[in-house]
Amino acid sequence: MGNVFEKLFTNGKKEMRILMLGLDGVGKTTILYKLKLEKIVATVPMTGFNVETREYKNISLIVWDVASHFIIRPLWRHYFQNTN
Ligand SMILES: Nc1nc2c(ncn2[C@@H]2O[C@H](COP(=O)(O)OP(=O)(O)OP(=O)(O)O)[C@@H](O)[C@H]2O)c(=O)[nH]1
Ligand SMILES: [Mg+2]
Repeated sequence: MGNVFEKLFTNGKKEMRILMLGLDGVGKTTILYKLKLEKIVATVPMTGFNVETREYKNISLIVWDVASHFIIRPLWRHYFQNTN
């Protein structure tokens, strides 16, 4: 994650997308809404995805939070096509 933010602040891009994938209940949705709303919100295990945008100076940070139940994991590959 450190490298992502380093890139964000040094390469001059105006839009950056972050994809969060991880095992169930590790705190992805909590991080997403802490970033967006600057507070901790109650969450429920997900089956879909959430996308939120956070503006910071001239940067638009678009964060994807994807459900992680093992039945859904085969779909992850569709989210990270063309990512780096
Ligand atoms: N103690 C502790 N609990 C946390 C932390 N982050 C999240 N939680 C709690 O862990 C539970 C799951 O958090 P979520 O953010 O829903 O986890 P998730 O990774 O989005 O889960 P899925 O949507 O099922 O993939 C919630 O009850 C959170 O309040 C943390 O840093 N510390
Ligand atoms: Mg979640």
